[in-house]
Amino acid sequence: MSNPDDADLLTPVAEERYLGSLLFTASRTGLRDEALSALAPEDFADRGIGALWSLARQLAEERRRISARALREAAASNARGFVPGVLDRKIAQLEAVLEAPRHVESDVRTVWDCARRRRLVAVCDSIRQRAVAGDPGDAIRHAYDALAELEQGETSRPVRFDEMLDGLWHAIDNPEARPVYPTPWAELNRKLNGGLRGGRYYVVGARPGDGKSIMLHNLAFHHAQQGGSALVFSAEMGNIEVAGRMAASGARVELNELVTGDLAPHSRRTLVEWSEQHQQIPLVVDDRERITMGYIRSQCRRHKAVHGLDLVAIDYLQLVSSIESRTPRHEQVARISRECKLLARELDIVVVVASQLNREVARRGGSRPTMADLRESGGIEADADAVLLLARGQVDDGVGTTMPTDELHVYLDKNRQGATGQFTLRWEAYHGRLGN
Ligand SMILES: Nc1ncnc2c1ncn2[C@@H]1O[C@H](COP(=O)(O)OP(=O)(O)OP(=O)(O)O)[C@@H](O)[C@H]1O
Repeated sequence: MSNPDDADLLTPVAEERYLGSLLFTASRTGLRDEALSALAPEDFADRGIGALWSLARQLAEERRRISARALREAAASNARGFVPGVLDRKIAQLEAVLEAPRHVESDVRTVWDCARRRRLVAVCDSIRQRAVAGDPGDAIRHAYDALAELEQGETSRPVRFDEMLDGLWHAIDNPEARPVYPTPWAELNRKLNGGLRGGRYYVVGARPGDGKSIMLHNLAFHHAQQGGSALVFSAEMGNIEVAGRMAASGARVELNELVTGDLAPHSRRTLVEWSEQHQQIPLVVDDRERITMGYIRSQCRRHKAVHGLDLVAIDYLQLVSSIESRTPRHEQVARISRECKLLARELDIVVVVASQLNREVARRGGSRPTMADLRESGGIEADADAVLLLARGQVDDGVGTTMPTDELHVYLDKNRQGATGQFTLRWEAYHGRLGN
C-alpha cells in the first residue's frame, strides 16, 4: 500500500463521509441496516473506522440507537478495548465530514469497490512474491487458488426468496442450461433422474476389489465418449493401466490379453480400429501418486479454464494426502471429503470419488456394506449428494464357503435428489467393465 499509485484505494474521505452520514444522520433505519450488512469491518482501509463499524453493527444487533455517545459506551465495555482519546478523535473526525444520507448508497459502492481492489492488489502482490522467489509451479497453483477464492467471495452472497424463485423458474424453463450426464447404466440413470449433474458430489464405496475403479473408469470414459470433458485422478493405478482397462472395456478385448501383451490377431485388429476412433476423446488421466486437494483443485481449475471440464473422478479418497499431518486421520478425511463437495459446487462440475470401506465390513462376512462402513469418516456420508455401495454377488459353493457370481449389487443408499434403491449390474471385470 506504500506505492503512490495505490493512494486511490485508501479512500478515507468516502469512508469517513459514509460512516458519519450513516451513523449520525441516517433517519431511515432500513437503509442503515442494509448498509451495515453489506459491508464488513475489514472493507474499510482505515482500521479505526473499521473498528467503529463493528461497534455500530453490535449496537444495531442489540436494537440500540446508534449515536456518538452509544458508540463511546459500547467501546468502553468492549473486551478488545479502544483507547478513549483515539476514539473520541475518530468520532469527532466523522462528525466534521457529516453529509446528507442521500450519499449513502453511492458511498457504500465506493467503499466496497475499493475494498475489492485492495483485496485484488494483495493477491497480486502475493502471486508476484511467489513468482519471484518460489517454485514456479507452486506459484502458478497459488495464483489459481488465490484468484478463485477471491472470485468466490465476489459471487457468493445471500439470495432473497424472490431471486431464488426467479432462478427456479429459469431452471425449469431452460433445462438445457443444467445438463444431465447419463451414466452407462440405465437403472442408475433412472434413479438419478437422468444421470449425473454438475455441482454434485458422488461417492462410490466398496470393499477392495469390488469394482470401484472399474465403475469410475467406465463413468469417465462414457462421459468423454459422449463429448464431455473428463479428468481422472488415479493415485492407485498408472495411466497405461487405466488406458488398458478403458480400451478392454470399449473394444471388448480381454483385459488379460492387454496385460500380457499376448494379443490374438483378431483382438489386435479390433484394438487398432478402436484406438483410431477414440484417440481424440476429451479425457485426461493424472496418475500422480501423491496428491492433495490443493493439487486436485488447481489442476481442475486450470483444466476447466483451458479445455473445459464437467466431470472429475478421484480414485480414491483415502489416497489423497492431507497437509495437516497432525490432525487425526478421520478429521483429515472429513476435510478432504468436504473439499470434494466444494470443488463440485465451485466449478459446477460432477465430482465422483471412490472410497474404501472399514475392515468391519469384511468381518461381517456376506452382509452388504452400508454407509456406516465408509472408511475413516462419517463426513463422507454427510457431504455426498449420492452414495453408491457396491458388493459382488455371492453363492454358497456347497462346502461351507462362498463363490462370487457374475453379478454386482449396487445400493444407492443416499440420493439427495431422488429415491434410494438397489439394482444389479453384470460383473465383466475381464473386460474392465460393468454391464447393464
Ligand atoms: N484381467 C482380469 N480378469 C478378470 N478380472 C479381473 C482382471 N483384472 C482385474 N480383475 C478383477 O477386477 C477387480 C478389481 O476391480 P477394481 O480395481 O475396480 O476394484 P477396486 O474396488 O477399485 O479395488 P481397490 O479397492 O483394491 O482399489 C478385482 O476383483 C479383480 O479380480
